[in-house]
Amino acid sequence: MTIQSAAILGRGALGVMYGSFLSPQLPSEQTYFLAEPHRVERYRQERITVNGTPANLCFKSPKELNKAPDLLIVALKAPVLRQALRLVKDAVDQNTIVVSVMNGISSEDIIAEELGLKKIVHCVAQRMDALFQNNTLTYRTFGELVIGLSPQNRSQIEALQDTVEFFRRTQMPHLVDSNIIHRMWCKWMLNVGVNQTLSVYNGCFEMIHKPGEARDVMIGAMREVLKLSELEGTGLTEMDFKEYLKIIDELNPKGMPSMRQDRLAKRPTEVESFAGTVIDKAASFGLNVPFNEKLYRQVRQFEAEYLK
Ligand SMILES: NC(=O)C1=CN([C@@H]2O[C@H](COP(=O)(O)OP(=O)(O)OC[C@H]3O[C@@H](n4cnc5c(N)ncnc54)[C@H](OP(=O)(O)O)[C@@H]3O)[C@@H](O)[C@H]2O)C=CC1
Ligand SMILES: CC(C)(CO)C(=O)C(=O)O
Repeated sequence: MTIQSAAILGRGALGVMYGSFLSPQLPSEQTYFLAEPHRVERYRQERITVNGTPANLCFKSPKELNKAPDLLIVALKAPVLRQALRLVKDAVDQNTIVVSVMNGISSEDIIAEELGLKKIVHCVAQRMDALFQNNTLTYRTFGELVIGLSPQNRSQIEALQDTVEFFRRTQMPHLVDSNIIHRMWCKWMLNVGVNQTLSVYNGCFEMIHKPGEARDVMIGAMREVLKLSELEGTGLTEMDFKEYLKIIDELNPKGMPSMRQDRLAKRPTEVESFAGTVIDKAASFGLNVPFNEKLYRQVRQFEAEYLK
């Protein structure tokens, strides 16, 4: 199948970054944001800029589609994922290929469960520094999408090939990884460290670039994921740790992770996908994860101050 239409779920930092990138590459209205009618109505009133330039984006509700999208890009935050999927379930069909750019290691399973779709290509969105505030998207680095098939999805080779062909045609920066679960754990290790630490310490990337308490906490939390990986057999090594620390050190010093953007916007965070999951998995192995336990409590505490 040649992918000719792309729907995006989630009009935030990554959704707008990919939506504004793909819109000029596909025929008019074949790149669109999919959402329930009240959101679409609001989105049509709002003006969005991308690195200072007004973006020309298209929005559609499920009832406005005459055909299911060939590709669905999921760019939501974890706390709203299930609810948002349920609202657009009828808009997709068994031919729709799904790529989730979400952080964490479980969005693909939740999507498969909620939408009942089989063509799921696992994905890791990395190296970008997208910041979305007041309908203004800025980024210095676009990053790349790493895609692959999980062991359970190996039979979906055609979906992977179609996605690669689409990414080549649209010049989307991408890589194919034959061990995508390992890659997801690498990115998860990064997010468990950097996202949680900078939301708790309320800082930009420059804060964890320099030696000090925040960097030590970030490294402590990442090392707990490394230990967990040994126990789960997902293959993280000291070399992966060093490679992902280097990625962190190259992030725009003035940028900030999505989880700190949540704190500033007073939104529920993805802490359950990070420390929450680390703590649950660690308990099943009898592993102590003090850095993640403390970060979990601290995130829950600041969330409690604005989520009543
Ligand atoms: N930001 C980054 O640099 C990176 C983020 N990620 C990951 O990508 C994912 C998305 O992150 P990000 O783009 O930052 O998230 P944002 O919070 O910026 O965007 C998510 C969007 O989802 C929309 N939304 C909320 N509820 C619903 C709903 N029920 N239906 C449809 N849309 C809804 C919100 O729009 P509204 O409420 O206005 O309608 C919001 O703007 C996360 O998992 C994140 O961890 C990964 C790599 C980098
Ligand atoms: C840390 C970062 C920016 C890496 O791309 C990220 O994944 C996030 O903000 O959620």
